[in-house]
Amino acid sequence: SSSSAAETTHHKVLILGGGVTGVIAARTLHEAGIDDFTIVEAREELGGRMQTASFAGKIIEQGPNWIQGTQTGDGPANPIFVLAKKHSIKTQFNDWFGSVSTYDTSGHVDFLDDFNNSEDDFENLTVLAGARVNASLVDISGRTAYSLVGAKSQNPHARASEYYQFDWEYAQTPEQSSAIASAWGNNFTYDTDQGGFSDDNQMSIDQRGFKALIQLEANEFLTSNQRMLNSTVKTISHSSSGVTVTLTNGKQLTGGYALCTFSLGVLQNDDVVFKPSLPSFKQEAIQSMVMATYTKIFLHFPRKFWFDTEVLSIFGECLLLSLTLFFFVPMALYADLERGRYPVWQSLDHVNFFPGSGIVFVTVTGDYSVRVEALSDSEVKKEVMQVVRSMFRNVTVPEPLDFFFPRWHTNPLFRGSYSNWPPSFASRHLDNLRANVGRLFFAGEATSRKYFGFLHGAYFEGLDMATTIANCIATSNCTDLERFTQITNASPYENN
Ligand SMILES: Cc1cc2nc3c(=O)[nH]c(=O)nc-3n(C[C@H](O)[C@H](O)[C@H](O)COP(=O)(O)OP(=O)(O)OC[C@H]3O[C@@H](n4cnc5c(N)ncnc54)[C@H](O)[C@@H]3O)c2cc1C
Repeated sequence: SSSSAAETTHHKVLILGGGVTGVIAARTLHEAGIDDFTIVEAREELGGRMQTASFAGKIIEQGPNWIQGTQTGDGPANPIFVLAKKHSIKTQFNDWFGSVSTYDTSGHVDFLDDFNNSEDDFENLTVLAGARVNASLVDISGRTAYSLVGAKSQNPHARASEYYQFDWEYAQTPEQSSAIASAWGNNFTYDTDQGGFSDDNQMSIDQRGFKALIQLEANEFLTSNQRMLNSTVKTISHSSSGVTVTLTNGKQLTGGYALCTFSLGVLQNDDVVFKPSLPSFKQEAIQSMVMATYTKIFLHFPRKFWFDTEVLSIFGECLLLSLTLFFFVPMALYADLERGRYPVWQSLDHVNFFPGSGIVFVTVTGDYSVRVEALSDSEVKKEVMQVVRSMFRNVTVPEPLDFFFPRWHTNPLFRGSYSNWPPSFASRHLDNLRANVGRLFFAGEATSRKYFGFLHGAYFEGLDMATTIANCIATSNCTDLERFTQITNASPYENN
């Protein structure tokens, strides 16, 4: 690389964004013998959406928290699981489906029958979706698929249970989501018969933060002049011979190639300006996928009064049973009359996580996340506390000592949490989302056909796209990745 008076620095490859995709792309180039690259990252640290906060004396996760799917026997391993083991990230098994306490507006109510039915309903949805793919039938929404398998979720208990199965993962409703891609999202990660890793989830409770796994990995190979932190990209000029990037501080960088790993939300919202503007096939792909939002709302109470403690008092005499429940019930599901209103609760004040911490968090998603982000903290806190008091109506619920939630949707470096695949997003749109435009390449969780939305999707895309770029450099010959200039299936009126 060289520096001129005009402050232009040249590299073989510019990696735009220092999240999991960017770091793994950098490692891949390094392993291919290409070290003339730099990561350009707006934030003060690497990790991207892997972000912590200090809350109630603990390091908590604002973004990703779970390794979703680990490994079964010596079958395929989730690469995030592999990194977590390599860097001794402290994780705990988190049982999402075997141990849930259920509540509604009248307090603790057992609706585990609905909960268990909703697991079967989702399973049936994935089977229907798989059969449709095999028969080359058009995609349908998750809602249509649910209806076709006879799952109508006609009351708050059933709707909350469905939410836990569906929205809590995809961060959007069944109406807003592709049935086929939702089935893929589940199967390729969790179902070993479909090449998935395993059906369990490991939750990071590492007090260095979950992000330590990617930051420690970066420290193994990345030199200080291969990372530019606190550097926000404003424009990306691209051509068939190279890429020029301008930062908000006026500095210019040129690259023989560039890999843009900014989130789908960033690409959708013109936070970065492309010159010339991206071709229409690319713009259609970017605007056809959805950047969904997943919001964890944290509360810190002076003492614990919830879930397992409540169960303890019910079973006060039966010590063995109560100890078992104490150990295994970190999750709660609340069924409001309004679907998606403060539904999924998790206690971190649990023997497996942060015992004695007084921390609990509730998750909202999709349109509800957008709604709460527009409210003030105190307005949201008031609503949440109203729900807590209706869940625990026999308990004197204290005011929380602390309250916090991140605003991913309005954050200009992310504009949401992770991507979701709507029913109108065709498989060829995904090819177009991945396609390069001249010397400018794209990668991120959203470009992963199998693992969109996941950390391991980001990992595999960083690996794959950097391998493609390394091959371009090695052979001095780069063929365009597959793209479809038009994606068709509409029939003119007069043909019907
Ligand atoms: C709330 C939440 C919960 C999640 N839960 C899980 C989970 O439990 N398990 C799981 O597997 N996945 C989860 N995910 C998804 C996971 O976090 C993502 O799939 C993954 O982190 C995406 O990595 P990436 O490198 O593709 O993108 P990013 O991490 O977004 O990296 C892109 C980088 O680009 C930078 N950037 C953006 N704009 C600019 C600019 N103009 N100039 C310079 N830099 C810029 C950003 O700061 C960022 O560092 C969750 C995400 C969120 C937000």
